[in-house]
Amino acid sequence: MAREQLSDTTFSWNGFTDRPELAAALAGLVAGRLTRAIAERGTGLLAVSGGTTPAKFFAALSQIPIAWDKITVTLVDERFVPASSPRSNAGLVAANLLQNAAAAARFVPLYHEATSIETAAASDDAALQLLPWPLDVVVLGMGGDGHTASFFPDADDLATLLDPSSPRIVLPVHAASAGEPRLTLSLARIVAAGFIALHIEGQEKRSAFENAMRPGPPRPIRAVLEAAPRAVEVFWAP
Ligand SMILES: O=C(O)[C@H](O)[C@@H](O)[C@H](O)[C@H](O)COP(=O)(O)O
Repeated sequence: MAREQLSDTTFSWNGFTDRPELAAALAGLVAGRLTRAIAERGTGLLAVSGGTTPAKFFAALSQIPIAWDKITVTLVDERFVPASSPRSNAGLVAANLLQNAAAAARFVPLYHEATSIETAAASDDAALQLLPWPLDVVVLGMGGDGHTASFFPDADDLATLLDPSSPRIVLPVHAASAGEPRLTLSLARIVAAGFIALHIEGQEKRSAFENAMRPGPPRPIRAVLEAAPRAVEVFWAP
């Protein structure tokens, strides 16, 4: 696939003619990476994003017969809502990814009842220490404002969220544009993944991505690509 460089940020651009083709290709690559992880270390750790983009990819991945009983799935980020909420990323993953063959995977959510998002993030941080880090695969999405994970440009403490040396696993996010308070994996944990995919669809997202890569005010997605020790694989379809 085409490897492109805009400014000092390197990424690999994987363009597809349609969304089902992208879903099948990305699912095959992720399944292959997870299978390799199991062969190398007996387990695999996958973090996925929510939103409206990934459903077809999740459905395709759920049907691939790998050793899902050796895979742990968690979230890149989560809205501070219970799994029963239509806004829940855990609910999206349960309904679309943890089905078929992938139903055998272990799922570790980020949301649980807590008195505050800060308390929830702190207890997540302790609980997720036990996962088999680093991530083998992370699949990111991106908003039209250039946010990824819950690194929103208007987040209260964006510098902390984007700190590549943060010791945190999970951080709380307050951002007016985010809707609810959020829980997000730290940039440090995301960029340590063995395979980093960015899944975007539609011309608007492509333009937003290209604009974010150009010199100018840094957008969160660009901060992630610049912090990544390896080229991020961008998957796009019209
Ligand atoms: O909780 C979330 O919303 C996601 O994790 C977020 O980072 C998402 O990837 C982007 O907002 C794109 O969302 P869409 O796929 O809905 O455009």
